[in-house]
This record gives sequence, C-alpha cells and structure tokens, in this order.
Amino acid sequence: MKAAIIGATGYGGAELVRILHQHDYIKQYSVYTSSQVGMKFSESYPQFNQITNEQLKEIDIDKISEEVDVVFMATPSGISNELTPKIFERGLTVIDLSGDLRFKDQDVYETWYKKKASPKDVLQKAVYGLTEINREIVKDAKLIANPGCYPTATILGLYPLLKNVKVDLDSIIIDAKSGASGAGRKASLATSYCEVNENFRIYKVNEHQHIPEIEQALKTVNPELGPIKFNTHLVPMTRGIMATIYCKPLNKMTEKSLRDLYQDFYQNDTFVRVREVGNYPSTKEVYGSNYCDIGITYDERTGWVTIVSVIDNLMKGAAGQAVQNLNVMLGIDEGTGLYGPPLFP
Ligand SMILES: NC(=O)C1=CN([C@@H]2O[C@H](COP(=O)(O)OP(=O)(O)OC[C@H]3O[C@@H](n4cnc5c(N)ncnc54)[C@H](OP(=O)(O)O)[C@@H]3O)[C@@H](O)[C@H]2O)C=CC1
Ligand SMILES: CC(=O)N[C@@H](CCC(=O)OP(=O)(O)O)C(=O)O
Repeated sequence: MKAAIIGATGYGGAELVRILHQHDYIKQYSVYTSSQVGMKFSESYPQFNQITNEQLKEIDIDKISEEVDVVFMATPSGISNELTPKIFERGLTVIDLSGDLRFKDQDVYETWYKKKASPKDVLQKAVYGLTEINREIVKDAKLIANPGCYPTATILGLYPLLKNVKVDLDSIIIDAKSGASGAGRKASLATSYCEVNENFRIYKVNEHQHIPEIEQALKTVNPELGPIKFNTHLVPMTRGIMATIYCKPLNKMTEKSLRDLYQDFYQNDTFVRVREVGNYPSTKEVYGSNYCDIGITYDERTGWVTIVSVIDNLMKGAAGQAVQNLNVMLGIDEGTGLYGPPLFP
C-alpha cells in the first residue's frame, strides 16, 4: 500500500514519516509541500537522512490519486476543506489531522475556526477517528477526521465515567496543558524560546477551538451536556498534554468502583492504560509513544472525581492515532508501527 503525506514538513507530517518508516504494510510513502517543491525532505529534517531520500513534490491531486491509496492531510486548518473533497471523490482514503472535518455542523466550524467549512456531504461521510470509542465505524470508513490533541486526552479521560455514572453535568471542569510542539513548527512569537522557557501561560481562554469538538463528542454520551468549562495552558516542554478533569458524581462512589469501571472499559484497548490506585501519569511516561495513560481518584471527603489523562500530542494526539485509524480500516493489527515504548527520561 502506498501513502501520501501532504504537509510532510510540519511536525505532524514528520511524525507520520517516522511511524510509516517502521510500518509493515505501507511499502512506500511520498511527501508533498506547498512551499518547498524539489527539496529533499531530509533537508528539513536531517535526522531522517538515512530513513528517506524522498523529494518533496507539488500537491497535484490528479498525480497523487494515480500514485497512492491513502492520503494523510497534515496541513493547517482551512486547507483540507479545499483539497480533501477533490481527493476523496477520486476514490482515495483520506485521514485528515486538521480540524476541518471534525464537525457535522458547518456553522460550528465556521464560528470557532473562522474559516469556510467543508461541503456538507463530505462532512457527513467523515468518521470521527477517536479509535477506542469509534472503532466499529472506523472499520468501514474511507474518510477520517482525526481528533484534536486536547480532545483525545479529554474525551478518553471522561468517556467511561459519563457513560456509566450520573454526573452533575455543570460540575465538569477540564484544565489542560500542552507542550509547544502542539502549535506546530511554524515560527511564532508565542512559541519562541524566551516566551515559553521558564514560563507557564494560559491561552485562548473561553475561545479554544477544541471546546465544541469536546462538546460534540461528549453529547453523544449524554445529549443533556451543556457548555463545558475547558482551558488550555502552554508549558515549557516540547511534547505532551495533560488534561486534569474534575467533576462530581450525583451519587456516592468508592475508589474501587471507579477504578474497576475504567479498567473494564479499556480492558481491550492496548493504547489506553489505566493506573493503579494512587498512581498518576506524567507526560514523560508517554513521550514519543501512542499511549494515553489515565489516573483517577474519588475523594470521599468532597465527593469529587479527579481524572488525569496524558498523551503525546504528536502521537496519540495526531500522527499515531492517524495510523491507528488506518490500521483499523485495513483490518490489520491496530498497533502496527505503533508499539514503540515511551522515550524516558
Ligand atoms: N502539532 C500537534 O500536536 C497537532 C496538530 N494537529 C493538527 O495537524 C495539522 C498539522 O499540524 P502540525 O504538523 O503541527 O503543523 P505545522 O505547522 O508543523 O505543519 C503544517 C504543514 O502544512 C503545510 N502547509 C502550510 N500551508 C499550506 C498550504 N496552504 N497548503 C498545503 N500545505 C500547507 C506546511 O508545509 P509546506 O510549507 O511544506 O507545504 C507545514 O509544514 C494542523 O491542522 C494541526 O492543527 C492536530 C493534533 C495535534
Ligand atoms: C500548544 C498549542 O498551541 N496547541 C494548539 C493545538 C492546535 C491543534 O491541534 O489544532 P486543531 O486540532 O484545531 O487542528 C492550540 O491550542 O491551538
């Protein structure tokens, strides 16, 4: 099988190259650019010198559809809206890492992303690729809206509880933090060294584009869910997301019943690991891997649940989950190319 990576020179694209290099079923992948046609991919990433000799090609949809079977869109929001419908109508499978295909309601996308939405019929065909939750529909999909990084950590953290326990829906608070690679490779003031190093900053307060994505997914569990409280912080680290989630169940629970619930829910999911009592994951414990590690506790004194969910934003939060979805669509081992353990320290 042959793959194309559009936006290969970005962090998500480069992570796809790293994964596909060790993927048994993708025999060949080609890399595409909007700004560096003819240059070698390894000129952007010398560390991949021995891995690939590929030249960056122009994004020519007709040529791409003759040459490959699956296309990964690792482009900024607004690009897939234009390109994916053309690629998809030529019969290729598309996995989009951007936010462009995640919303069924065009108005929601246009309000939060301030860009023109994809055509309705394309959005209807897109499957939200949160693998552990939507595996059954991913199997038959040809078009994947790969989830955002914060939504992946948040939804995996909250889903088992909302599905099985009555929770005061107004009590849910999501406090999330990310490393700077979440913002991509493009230079920006906010992610320059002096602004990030030895600093801790809240950003996009009340207006983060992942708010409606989390709401859309969690409303499938409980349609009564109202607006969620979700804020994001930039942490002086390269990779990693931690979502700390607080909420109050309506009835008393025990620490054991809570843990049993999570362990049962994720018992067949290789990439979600639920920690033992009193053990909370840190971002370095999933660094460079496709795992989502979850720690949970019920405070019998206050009656509140705390959930700590960590991922590597470029792996489970982007390229890793994209390949996990491809594996599910191909009907092969879901972890193909993804079993690398975290890099530590
Ligand atoms: N970074 C992360 O942790 C995550 C990112 N995402 C999403 O994945 C997508 C890729 O993110 P990331 O790799 O971090 O972003 P980067 O900014 O690192 O890379 C995006 C790439 O897109 C290409 N690009 C830019 N403009 C255009 C254009 N007009 N047409 C075609 N290609 C273009 C650029 O390559 P070139 O100039 O060579 O064309 C660039 O290298 C984004 O939508 C992002 O929001 C999702 C989850 C997590
Ligand atoms: C640290 C940082 O800046 N992270 C980015 C993640 C962007 C992203 O992944 O955007 P889409 O999911 O919308 O494509 C942010 O918070 O906007």
